[in-house]
Amino acid sequence: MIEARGITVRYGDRLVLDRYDFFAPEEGLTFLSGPSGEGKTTLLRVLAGLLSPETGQVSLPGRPVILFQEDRLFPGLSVWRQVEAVLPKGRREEAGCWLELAELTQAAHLLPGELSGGMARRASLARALALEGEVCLLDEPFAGVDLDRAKRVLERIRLLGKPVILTGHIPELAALCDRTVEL
Ligand SMILES: Nc1ncnc2c1ncn2[C@@H]1O[C@H](COP(=O)(O)OP(=O)(O)OP(=O)(O)O)[C@@H](O)[C@H]1O
Repeated sequence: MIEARGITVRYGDRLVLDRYDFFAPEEGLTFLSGPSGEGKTTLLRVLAGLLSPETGQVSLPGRPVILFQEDRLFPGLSVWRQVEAVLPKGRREEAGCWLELAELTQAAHLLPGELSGGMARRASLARALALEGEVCLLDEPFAGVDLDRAKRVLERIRLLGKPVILTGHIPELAALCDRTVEL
């Protein structure tokens, strides 16, 4: 079980999570939805261990990886090298599989400045997945990605067989997930 119990997070005077409980099974796709500013990113950061809550505890079945809401691509590296850079030596060819998953094979040689918003998002996603965490925390993985492509990529992510928690605002993508948690 993926659990966050009694989580309180405050930024200055703004109480974002107030003894909030979150549970998700160790399998499948969990869609975390809710209005903008409700605390989805905050909750993912708490789950990833990047933000210490004022109260509460987190328990995960394994090592998390997080796809940040902003792309954070390495400047000056091609799409291929973005992914290759996070793979262990001797397994660098696997970059091709992650690019294929994200439908970026044709864009492998492009630099960050040459990518559309949706391509940059998918490059960031490919790199995060290549880190092979045991729990995938994906903050708006399909922002700027056309819906048909997003659906195909999401189905491939499902086949990885890992628990995935993703945020977003697109009902058609929520419908493809195993469950939705409304924040
Ligand atoms: N570092 C910060 N300092 C101050 N306030 C913050 C900080 N990070 C987030 N907030 C505030 O906390 C609230 C929740 O933000 P968060 O990014 O978690 O929401 P969200 O649900 O992910 O929103 P969105 O759907 O727009 O990405 C917002 O009101 C935001 O302004």
